[in-house]
Amino acid sequence: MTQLSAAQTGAPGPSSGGKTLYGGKGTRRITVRDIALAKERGEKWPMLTAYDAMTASVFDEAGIPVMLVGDSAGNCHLGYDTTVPVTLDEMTMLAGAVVRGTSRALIVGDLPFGSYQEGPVQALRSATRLVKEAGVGAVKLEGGERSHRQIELLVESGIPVMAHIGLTPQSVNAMGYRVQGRGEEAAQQLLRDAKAVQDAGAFAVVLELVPAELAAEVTRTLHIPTVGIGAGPETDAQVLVWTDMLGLTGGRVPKFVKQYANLRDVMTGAAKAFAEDVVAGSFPQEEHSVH
Ligand SMILES: Nc1nc(=O)c2c([nH]1)NC[C@@H]1CN(c3ccc(C(=O)N[C@@H](CCC(=O)O)C(=O)O)cc3)CN21
Ligand SMILES: CC(C)C(=O)C(=O)O
Ligand SMILES: [Mg+2]
Repeated sequence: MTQLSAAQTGAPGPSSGGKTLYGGKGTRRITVRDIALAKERGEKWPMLTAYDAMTASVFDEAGIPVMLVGDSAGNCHLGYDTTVPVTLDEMTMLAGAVVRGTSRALIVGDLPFGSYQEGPVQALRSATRLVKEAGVGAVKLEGGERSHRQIELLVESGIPVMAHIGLTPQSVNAMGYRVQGRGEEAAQQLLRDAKAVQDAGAFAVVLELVPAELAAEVTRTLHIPTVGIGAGPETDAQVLVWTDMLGLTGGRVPKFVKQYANLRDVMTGAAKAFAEDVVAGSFPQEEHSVH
């Protein structure tokens, strides 16, 4: 028999000592402190989005240490065109499902558009709902310098915050979906945004659609981990939208996506096979019947 790799057996890798975020043997839920220690060790880690309990339980069993209940649920789960229409009620319901479907991953809940832009007090009220009603371990919000006061109050209040700079999709109507940080001035702004969220107390920061060299510089400069999406190979962590990564998203996916499966083809084939069996009268068979 061929040797199973550590990833296949679920055993920790040789250098993990049971302490690494991915492949560690811990059974308790991962905390933001574990995330900070991973940066000290120079360890890279994966993050995936999740919007429902069953999918989240699969990723939890696969050892994904951090899951984001992203407002990408807007286009990937709820049928909107963008993340802009997503409400805090919707995010609270989806985040609760993901928390209930998992036992080990740190669950981060996205604050949707309009739930924190009014100011720090609104941000605290919204984040408190995600923590109390859904049970998330941390929240994420978009914006660097412009959101630093929100981040400060949440952190002061005991809610860990993941920041999100570069392309911030909730501002699609103002900025479009374009690469951010190109050119000297934009690069300096991105560095200022990164430092602002670190100084405000964020435990990690998402860098979305920024040049790889700039993301590498931010990663070297900050003491908190960077989580890249379309930000090159040098960030401390990588995040992808799960429906993109598994080939379920219909239509065009962003250039930074790697598809590790084609669930759309698998599901289409299965749905057609079921339909053909029913039409032909070959399902159900005796073994599927009760008497
Ligand atoms: N399915 C899905 N995947 C995501 O990664 C994602 C969402 N939805 N929704 C929320 C945001 C929006 N994101 C997006 C949306 C579009 C592009 C896009 O069109 N990118 C172009 C490059 C644009 C340029 O070069 O300036 C691309 O071809 O990748 C990128 C990220 C990332 N997030
Ligand atoms: C793409 C990630 C970072 C996100 O914010 C989301 O999924 O909503
Ligand atoms: Mg988001």
